[in-house]
Amino acid sequence: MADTRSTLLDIDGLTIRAGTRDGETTLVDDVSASVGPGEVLGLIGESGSGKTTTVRSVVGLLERNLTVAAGRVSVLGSLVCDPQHADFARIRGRHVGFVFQGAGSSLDPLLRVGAQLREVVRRHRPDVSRAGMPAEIEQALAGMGFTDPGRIARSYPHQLSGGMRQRVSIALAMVAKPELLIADECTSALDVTTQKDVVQLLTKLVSDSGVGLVFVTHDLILAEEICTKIAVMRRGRVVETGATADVMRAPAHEYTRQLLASVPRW
Ligand SMILES: Nc1ncnc2c1ncn2[C@@H]1O[C@H](COP(=O)(O)OP(=O)(O)OP(=O)(O)O)[C@@H](O)[C@H]1O
Repeated sequence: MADTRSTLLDIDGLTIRAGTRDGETTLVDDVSASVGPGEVLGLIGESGSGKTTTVRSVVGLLERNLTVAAGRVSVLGSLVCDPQHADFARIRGRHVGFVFQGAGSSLDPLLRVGAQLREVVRRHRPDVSRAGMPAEIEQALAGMGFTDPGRIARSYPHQLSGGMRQRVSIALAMVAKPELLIADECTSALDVTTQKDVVQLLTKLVSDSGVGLVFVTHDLILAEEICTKIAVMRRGRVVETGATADVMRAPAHEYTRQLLASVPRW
């Protein structure tokens, strides 16, 4: 178990099972991982390895047929979540931001970007006055690399490109000033150049704000760029974990070696 005083997220022996027509199956098997302030944990693995199921349990978004069979997830030390009975409404949004794959395309199409940001600030930031709202929104958009935040705030989602929408969805998560951000394949739907831009912005965000980040990806190159440590998942289990540079340089597990070998430059 990690030191809770400096740990934003502590996943300890998490096991998640699914009830299916064919019986019970284990999707996440005894997974442990932790994230501290300014750390970026990469959850890496091929499709179906259990990455999404793991992070969705942190914010109480498991599907109905899934149950936490063992283990524990705690967020911010004192806010301990028993994933079965946690007060997720208290932590989701305010303390833990969540950006998922294609989040940019699930923005409210009928609301201008500024109105969507205002709604989040109203719900989660009692410290922001009415008068301070416009500056807060501009700051959130500028933080995601928009040089013309006023225009973006006045735009409807369909007036923006896919990459811009994805950056807006990260701004929506970050404007609540969460201590922890979970980004689940948040760049997968973007072209390679835009992916790099978003990863650079996330890297800056982490170093400027000290937020902890869980970066879920199957892309080792992106992971190497942004993650301070990585946990490699296969068939629901963490097969290898360590500082990114160490794992990349000297992978201990055969599966990690195979993943690295499948990347052209390796
Ligand atoms: N509600 C569910 N009921 C049954 N099986 C599920 C359910 N949700 C996910 N699974 C299965 O659990 C396994 C892990 O899925 P998960 O989405 O967590 O993997 P992943 O590593 O995030 O993959 P991807 O990158 O494709 O999203 C997969 O085999 C998936 O089919």
